[in-house]
Amino acid sequence: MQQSIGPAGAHCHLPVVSVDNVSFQYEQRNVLDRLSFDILQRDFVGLIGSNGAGKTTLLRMIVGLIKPTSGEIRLFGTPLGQFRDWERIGYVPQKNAFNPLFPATVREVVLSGLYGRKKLFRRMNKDDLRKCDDAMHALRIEELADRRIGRLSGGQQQRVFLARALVNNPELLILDEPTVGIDSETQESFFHMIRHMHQRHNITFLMVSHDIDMMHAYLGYEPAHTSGKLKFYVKHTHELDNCAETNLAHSLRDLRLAGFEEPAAVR
Ligand SMILES: Nc1ncnc2c1ncn2[C@@H]1O[C@H](COP(=O)(O)OP(=O)(O)OP(=O)(O)O)[C@@H](O)[C@H]1O
Repeated sequence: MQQSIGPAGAHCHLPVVSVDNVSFQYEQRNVLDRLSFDILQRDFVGLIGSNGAGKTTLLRMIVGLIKPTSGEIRLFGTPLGQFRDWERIGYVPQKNAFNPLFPATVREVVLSGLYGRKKLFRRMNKDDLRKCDDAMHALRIEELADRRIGRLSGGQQQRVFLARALVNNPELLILDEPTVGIDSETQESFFHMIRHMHQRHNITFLMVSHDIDMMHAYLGYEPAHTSGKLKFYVKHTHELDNCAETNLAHSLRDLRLAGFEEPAAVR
């Protein structure tokens, strides 16, 4: 968030998401009112708020699915209306947004994350298939690759959507209650994995979760920013004077949902 920017880190803590005085109304009813905040590179922003507070609405605006009633959103410094680099962003919507009758296999769903908005009809090449395999490996769903997504359990489906969001190696991951419907053991290894991704893979996160214990454990007890019923908790990966760290270039191949060894330094 903007508060964490400082002269020492200014060169590597550029805004990834800038929300500037944004309001949103459904049928003349205010859902968000003059909201302003920045998410900087390497921030992990956890968004907490009661049911109906506008969390999903905010995420949907940030990924361009709905337009603010007023105000401006910029992604990587570009106004949303002109932003085209959607492969830099992975988005996992709320689970119930998915139609269970969708007749696609797991592999097809993960691969569809590569199409982006600008290359819808591009042919898949070997590199694409390798990226897909890596993402399925990371989420431990390679055995499900040829199964119909509609026939999987809720938790398995959620892993598929995470793999789909990861397949482009995004710089920003936006997750809307990603662990709903996942058993507690998988939840734990999932959080373990995203912490690792935050600390070692240079990924910026914006995550909505009702798992307050997990949010507090990683992001602390004091929100960095509050607006209406929304509370933003923030953790930055490293100290501002330590921007030169280079040990971030793992490939997706190195990730694996459960049982991978996390370096002691980032525990
Ligand atoms: N398509 C819609 N038309 C009209 N009102 C809507 C629509 N979608 C959401 N709302 C309303 O906007 C408000 C914010 O909804 P939103 O889904 O953003 O909340 P949320 O904070 O994500 O809630 P939850 O924690 O329950 O997921 C709610 O009062 C909701 O009823």
